[in-house]
Amino acid sequence: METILEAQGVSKRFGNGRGIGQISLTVNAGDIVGLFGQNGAGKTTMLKAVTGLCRPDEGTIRLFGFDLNTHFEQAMTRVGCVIEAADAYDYMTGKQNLRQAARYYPDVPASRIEEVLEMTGLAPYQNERAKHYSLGMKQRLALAAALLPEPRLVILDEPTNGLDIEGMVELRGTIARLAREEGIAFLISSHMLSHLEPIVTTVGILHRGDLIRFGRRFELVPPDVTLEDYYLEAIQSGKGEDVHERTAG
Ligand SMILES: Nc1ncnc2c1ncn2[C@@H]1O[C@H](COP(=O)(O)OP(=O)(O)OP(=O)(O)O)[C@@H](O)[C@H]1O
Repeated sequence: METILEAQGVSKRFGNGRGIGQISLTVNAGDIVGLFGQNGAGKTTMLKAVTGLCRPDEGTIRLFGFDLNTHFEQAMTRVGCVIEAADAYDYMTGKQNLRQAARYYPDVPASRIEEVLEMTGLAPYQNERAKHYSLGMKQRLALAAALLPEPRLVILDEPTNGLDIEGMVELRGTIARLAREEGIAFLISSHMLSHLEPIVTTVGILHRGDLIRFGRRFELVPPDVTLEDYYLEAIQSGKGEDVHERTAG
């Protein structure tokens, strides 16, 4: 299995003492990693660290074997991300938004814009202005933009926020298909377990800045236990020994 992302002992403490501590995790091709935790657990901080949007105080992050700190461009070439806002220019059509987004990358051919519109199911709506898009369509447009550079890893921060049931089901379906058919790895944060439960292959639980559980779902979660019960048990037993066992292993 190709290793795409490796984080080792990543810590970031803000002036107020909050942040994340000693986080280690690995993402392989085709994984759909759900990073779960309550508000303020440190999910966004971790995602920002792995995309270079915030610089950790300690630890190393390798993407495709390249150290993010010393080889940023090589590390990020095959990474697409949507962090904090699924923003679109309202007055532009979906397709125009993607043309605009494509300008941030060195060489995205026009045919790739057509491809990502198809991949995200937006092709029929490509000539409508984004102001007429539902929130679910805007989320898909953001995902489409993240797919432009043909990423092998896509990082999404709370992509299901504000989606209705149909929007969520569609987005999940798109993510699962891209992981299965294209081998794209996904690292996705959510404070709502149920939103991603049907598709995650790997589970990470962040609690007060510590990654208290991380591993392949079928190894961590017994088949008769829901992710929600697993999460609650993990939170109740606190960080305890697991962090040390996991980072040592
Ligand atoms: N720039 C900053 N300065 C100070 N504290 C910060 C900063 N960014 C985040 N924090 C704090 O670090 C902790 C982790 O925040 P983070 O945004 O990573 O959490 P989260 O799990 O993404 O939460 P949410 O689900 O609310 O987005 C929080 O306590 C937050 O208040």
